[in-house]
Amino acid sequence: MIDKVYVATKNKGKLKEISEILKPIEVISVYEVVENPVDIVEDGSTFEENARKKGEELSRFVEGYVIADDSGLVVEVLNGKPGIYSARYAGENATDMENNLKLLKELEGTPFENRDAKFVCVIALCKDGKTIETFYGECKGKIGFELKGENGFGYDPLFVLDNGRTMAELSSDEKNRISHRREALAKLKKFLDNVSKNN
Ligand SMILES: O=P(O)(O)OP(=O)(O)OP(=O)(O)OC[C@H]1O[C@@H](n2cnc3c(O)ncnc32)[C@H](O)[C@@H]1O
Ligand SMILES: [Mg+2]
Repeated sequence: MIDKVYVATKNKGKLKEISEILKPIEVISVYEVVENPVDIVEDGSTFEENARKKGEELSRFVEGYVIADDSGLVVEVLNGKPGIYSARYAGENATDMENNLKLLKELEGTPFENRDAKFVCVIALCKDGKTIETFYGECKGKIGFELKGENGFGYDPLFVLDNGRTMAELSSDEKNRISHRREALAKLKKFLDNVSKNN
């Protein structure tokens, strides 16, 4: 039975969600246990490449399994933008608020029926500098016209679900039942269960 995994992320929102979803597995950020790991340049051209890169590089610093999450928002009418650039849509070191405002600006004049979007998450499971497997999840919605809700992180206040509520208006339990991250991590859990059974 695998009872502990490290996560290769600096994002506190992700870390919290991953910990909640993977319970009872203990989830520890690599950045909590390694003082100065390498600075990872996310220069891949897909979510998968970037997830692998983060996981592989950081898994050389700890013993055991490391998971990395590369995720983002894909907006149809913007040809998939911000996509892999979601964290830095409004520029290097942009805040969530700056990214949200940039998105609203890019969509100015676009009616609700053309504001289809999805959150995407790719989780890479890595060990000793290598990727063992990757897992995909997505969650569909639309981009609203104003920020609503205080929960979650990133683009959650603009991401409108079928029931009319934004992702940021959901409790963390509710988000963790339907999110892109949940879908990818559910696949990871299944995989880990099988690894345990076969050992
Ligand atoms: O690379 P790490 O250190 O994990 O942290 P990061 O925040 O840079 O993470 P990414 O490179 O994967 O960029 C993901 C961005 O996509 C957005 N995002 C991802 N998941 C989200 C979610 O569940 N809700 C809202 N926005 C999300 C958010 O803006 C993130 O900063
Ligand atoms: Mg990043």
